Amino acid sequence: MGTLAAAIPATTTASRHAGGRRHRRRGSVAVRCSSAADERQALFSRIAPVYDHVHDVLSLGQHRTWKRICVSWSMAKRGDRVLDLCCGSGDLAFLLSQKVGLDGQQLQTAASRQDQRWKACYKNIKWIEGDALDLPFTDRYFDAVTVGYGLRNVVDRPKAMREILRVLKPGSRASVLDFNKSSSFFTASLQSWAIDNVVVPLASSYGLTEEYKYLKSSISQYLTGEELEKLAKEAGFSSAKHYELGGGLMGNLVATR
Ligand SMILES: C/C(=C\Cc1cc(O)c2ccccc2c1O)CCC[C@H](C)CCC[C@H](C)CCCC(C)C
Ligand SMILES: C[S@@+](CC[C@H](N)C(=O)[O-])C[C@H]1O[C@@H](n2cnc3c(N)ncnc32)[C@H](O)[C@@H]1O
Repeated sequence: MGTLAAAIPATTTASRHAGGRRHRRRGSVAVRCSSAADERQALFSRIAPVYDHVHDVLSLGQHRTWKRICVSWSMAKRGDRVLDLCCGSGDLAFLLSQKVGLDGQQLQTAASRQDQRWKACYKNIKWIEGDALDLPFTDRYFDAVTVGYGLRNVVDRPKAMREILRVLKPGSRASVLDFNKSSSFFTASLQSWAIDNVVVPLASSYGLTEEYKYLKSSISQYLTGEELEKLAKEAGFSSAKHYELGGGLMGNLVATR
């Protein structure tokens, strides 16, 4: 089990409040997880309190750019029904929420809050407990799905891709952002050096040495861009293309059903 968030241009009717990270409001359903990947979930729970801050420092804020690109390439648009899989603290879910927006006059309210962290459109987010390997949604339900740094962390990637395909409407896109397992010796060496000499030492100052050492091993066990394209096609997507970001340190797969 883990973190899902669906942004649907309708008021949230969530049934259970466990509180999203930044918007603890009545009606937002949080997320709890208990599953075969409990240890991995526990790892992310330990990181959660410093997650956004560590990323801003380590990536010099670039992770926000990469996430905006991921959401943009999902082609989510106003009025769509979209899903952010493995949503964690909800960075991509909030971006998607702004893309799909609210109907009519509410839009003005959202616009007037443009400079505030909270936006009226966030009312369209449903925070859902769920498993990316067994999504609680009917077939052909979403106009777009994003996955930010999640596919690498699920225990069955082919099954996750098949589930994403199942819940997508025909012609719609999945946009999957993650670290890039580069085929370039130089890029792979730079990424490995940065993790060993920047990421892990800084994470250690937060008591997260082992958690961020897992990060390095998870990247080494991840798929290259070409393998991700193959994974998507084998799952049934009609097309799939992987694009490198951040000088090849990150990558984004765009797959169309
Ligand atoms: C948002 C990012 C990573 C999320 C993340 C994903 C995981 O699977 C983890 C697993 C275990 C522990 C932690 C994570 C985790 O944090 C990407 C941005 C944050 C990165 C940690 C920063 C990486 C920095 C680059 C290697 C170098 C950037 C150079 C330049 C400033 C762009
Ligand atoms: C590195 S975090 C990414 C969070 C967020 N998407 C982001 O871009 O920052 C990975 C997230 O995947 C979630 N996760 C891992 N396996 C999952 C699964 N099988 N189902 C749902 N969520 C899962 C974890 O709980 C964690 O919140």
